[in-house]
Amino acid sequence: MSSPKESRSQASTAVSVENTSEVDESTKPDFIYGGPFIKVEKPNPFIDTATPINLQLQGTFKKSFAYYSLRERMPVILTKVIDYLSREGNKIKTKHGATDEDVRSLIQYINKLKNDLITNKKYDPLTVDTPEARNWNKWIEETDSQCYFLNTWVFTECYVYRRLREGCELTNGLQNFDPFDEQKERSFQNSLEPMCVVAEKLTTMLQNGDKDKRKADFVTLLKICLWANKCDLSLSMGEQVSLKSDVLNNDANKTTTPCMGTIDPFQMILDLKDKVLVDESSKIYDRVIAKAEVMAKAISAEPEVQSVSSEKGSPTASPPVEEETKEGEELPKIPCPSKMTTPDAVMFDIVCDNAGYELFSDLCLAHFLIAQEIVQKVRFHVKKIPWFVSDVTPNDFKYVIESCRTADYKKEMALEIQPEAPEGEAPENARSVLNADTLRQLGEAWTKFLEDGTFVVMCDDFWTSPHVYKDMKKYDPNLYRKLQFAVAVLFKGDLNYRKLLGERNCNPTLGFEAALQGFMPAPLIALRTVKADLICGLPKGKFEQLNKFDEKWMEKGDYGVIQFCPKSEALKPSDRPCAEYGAECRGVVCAQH
Ligand SMILES: O=P(O)(O)OC[C@@]1(O)O[C@H](CO)[C@@H](O)[C@@H]1O
Repeated sequence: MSSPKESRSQASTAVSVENTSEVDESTKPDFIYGGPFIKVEKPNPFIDTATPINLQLQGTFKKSFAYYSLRERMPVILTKVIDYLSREGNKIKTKHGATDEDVRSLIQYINKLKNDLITNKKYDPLTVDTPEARNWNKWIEETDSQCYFLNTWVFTECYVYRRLREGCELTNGLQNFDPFDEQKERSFQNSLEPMCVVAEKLTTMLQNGDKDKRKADFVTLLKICLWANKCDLSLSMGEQVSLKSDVLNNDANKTTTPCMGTIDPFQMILDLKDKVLVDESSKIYDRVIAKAEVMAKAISAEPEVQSVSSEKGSPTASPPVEEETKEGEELPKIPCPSKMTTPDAVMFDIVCDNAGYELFSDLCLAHFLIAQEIVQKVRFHVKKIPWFVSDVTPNDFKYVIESCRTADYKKEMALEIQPEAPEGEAPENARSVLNADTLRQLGEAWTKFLEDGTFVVMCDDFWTSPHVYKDMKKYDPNLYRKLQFAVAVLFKGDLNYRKLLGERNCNPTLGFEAALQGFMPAPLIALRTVKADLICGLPKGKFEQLNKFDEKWMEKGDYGVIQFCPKSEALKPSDRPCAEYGAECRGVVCAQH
């Protein structure tokens, strides 16, 4: 991962916003009146501070990561897409059946987008005509500030990725083009080694063991998932991120390491122990187990209803039987999702972040929860469109599982000889081979889980909207309700964390529950390596201490948090029409039809 300092020098393409908006826009004459220019003094919107406490992150605060990101990082990300289109134009055209004109017009579109961003223009409305795009235009209209640097950082970033998508949508041949596919695939291939290491250990965790081991394994997997969040191509502006950290394999006190010279995510957990600033993993395990048991009991106490699958992502949802009912004939007993208060399965939800190694780690945790019979189903929430460079899309999901299923990797490793071992006496297995056999088996198992509905992939539009999570109920009450059926919802990564906290720079000691501002569809878990300048739940004094040590500590992903809010809103029958079937819903549980 490139450090912000390095990144700053890489960002040669970024034009200074100060040269454009800050100086020109705020001081240039607005109109000519009777001959000479009349200088209109506008207040300069830019302030030379970090984000003040309790305000939302935005590009107006010149000492904030938001300002730096919009000014330096985002233009580089867009430039790299243009480079990709220019460099691999022929390959891309062949893959998508696109024309030269498609590629040319997309490049032109991205160039304008980049230019508008760095000159702090007003957002253009989307021009594609879909309900989702119309919603975006409404949200743009409703925002207080419609300029790139003057709105919240999260709104502008989401808007840029949505516009990038529109650039593709407006072409004939590049509608399914993912500007980041190459980077994501390379990142997966570069992570085969740690995946093989984790795969081998995971198989030992899937077997039945005693309760303490099960808890320890759960906690370990949470931490594997946490540090996997370092592998984010947005922060690194598309540069490949290595899991190898300086602390790895450098410890003089170590005796035998199982994978010397290998990237070992389990060793990484030990090495980075002190970098986990809040660790509620033990509490998370206890509450997840307790809640899952209560839920399983409630499900088995429910009267038998016609079993339906959950294709559409609602708790039991599948379309009602479409047969004509003759007069007097009893309607089929199909539960109406809007009236149900118990799901048909004990479910755990993961709101995914990055593809590649991070998604692999999420799949490992999910597999563990299933194999240990803690839950019966895991729902993965992914992004419908390419997002923040490396976020998981449905295609990435398939790619990762298929690539695990067919992975090919082999590495011979020498085990380190313990210093205290008598000379010449190497341990028996001084060499061992790491290969992808177990990884392939996992890929097979996950393919089956997808086929039989144990794993469900969902991609609601809300995840690619600019809204923060306290507003989910208002903008997408159906998604909110779907989440309410989960035993717990795990939010991965930094962007999710920002949205959980409402993109607000709250006091770092504010508790996680208060920071959520009422967003409590289910017990919530946040796993995040710190890559943006906001945080909550820190012990008193810790924030100041870390700042003294390194004032850029929040921008590098070197620290992590594992936070938990056990509280959740009780699930009541909805007073809205059935979201899944509307007027078609004829289930006996549904009071409306
Ligand atoms: O969500 P992720 O992948 O953990 O991180 C996303 C991220 O890289 O992108 C944003 C900047 O674009 C930052 O908030 C954050 O650092």
